[in-house]
Amino acid sequence: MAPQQIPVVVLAGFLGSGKTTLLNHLLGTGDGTRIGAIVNDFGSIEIDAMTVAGQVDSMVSLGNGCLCCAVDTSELDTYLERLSRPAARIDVIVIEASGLAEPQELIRMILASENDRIVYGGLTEVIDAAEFADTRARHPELDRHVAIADLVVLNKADRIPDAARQELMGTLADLAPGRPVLCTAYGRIDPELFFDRGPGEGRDAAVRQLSFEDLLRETAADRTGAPGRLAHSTQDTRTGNRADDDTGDRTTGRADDSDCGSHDGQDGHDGHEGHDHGPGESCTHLHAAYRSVEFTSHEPMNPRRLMEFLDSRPTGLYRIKGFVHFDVPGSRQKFTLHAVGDFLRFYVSPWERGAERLTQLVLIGSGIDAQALHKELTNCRDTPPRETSEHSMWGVLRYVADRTE
Ligand SMILES: Nc1nc2c(ncn2[C@@H]2O[C@H](COP(=O)(O)OP(=O)(O)OP(=O)(O)O)[C@@H](O)[C@H]2O)c(=O)[nH]1
Repeated sequence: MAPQQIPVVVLAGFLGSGKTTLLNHLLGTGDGTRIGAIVNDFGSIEIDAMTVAGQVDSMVSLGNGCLCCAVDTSELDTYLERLSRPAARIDVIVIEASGLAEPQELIRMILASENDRIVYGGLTEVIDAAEFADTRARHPELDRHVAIADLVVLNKADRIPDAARQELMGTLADLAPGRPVLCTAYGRIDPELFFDRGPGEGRDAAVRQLSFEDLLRETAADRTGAPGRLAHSTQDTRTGNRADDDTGDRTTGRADDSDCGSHDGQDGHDGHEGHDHGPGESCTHLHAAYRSVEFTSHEPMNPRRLMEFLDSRPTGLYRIKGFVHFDVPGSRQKFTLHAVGDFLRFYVSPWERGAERLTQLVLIGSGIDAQALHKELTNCRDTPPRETSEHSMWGVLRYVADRTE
């Protein structure tokens, strides 16, 4: 009997629509299904990968730029190969696309894979109920993404009134005729809709606990011959600085200037495979107009200054995500920050044991002045003499999510 093929499901959706939230929900409720995840962050600081890493059976991370524009598709194949090894006993592989990826390119890459242990398992498109109308007006191509989806998830239903929800369900049903459209909050869909449950019971517990670190080590060793970080090490084409060489106690940043991910020819590659534009032609991908700014600070952030920055962020700055470190009594926990359009939240949790307390943020937007944003964030550091008053946190605490979120 031929071995069962492992479905590879693509999880797509615009910036901040709730893909990582949905993936974490699946990971938490998969009930014995062993999930392998491939997470593709747009920025070189891999916030999504870090958010998922603690929960997943097996994960690989493809940072910095959209996978849909990968120059070398064999890289995806390498990861699919790794996750589909019989020894890994993965039941389903989920690829979380970056919020600016072109899903049809990912589907094409999966279908083109020569790995006969995997099979394309469908596209799930996540929609941000609160932002869809505006986003669609700016990016009509989103209609195309919905049209090719096998499952449409209308997420953040809690953020809009019933009537608007009904209207949106109708719009989505028109865009994806005959395809299921699910309305949900916080990605809480039934995992059965996403994949068949794995055998679960009777599994060797040791096998189920294949750790993220094991995979990281193994893959990094494959690449470099030495243990290390799995994620792409990226070159800033303007400065020649490596994006992952931030070892000192300083603030670093990187503004991705390329108009179309990493395939603009500056990195030594001539265009890329299988795209709808050749070298020299303009990129029609969703992310063509977007830039990302990465900010890391080993010094704590000043809460008042950071809130001033966040409250006056430019409209083109659509997405901010990452972790913030404040050195203020009572607020020394990890503050996970999410901004999506006008929405802004901090989620407070303890730092992982042994984790360095630092601030790492990725900012994504169109028409933004990356260098100016980076400079403004640099000015938000709490440089000595530090402001240690608890009152300084009031502005931040207004945006702390309650426990139900
Ligand atoms: N109110 C509300 N917030 C949600 C819901 N789902 C996700 N969020 C919040 O939306 C923000 C973005 O969620 P993510 O899951 O990180 O979104 P994403 O699609 O992975 O984001 P990118 O990878 O940057 O494109 C976070 O603050 C989530 O907590 C929901 O159903 N309702």
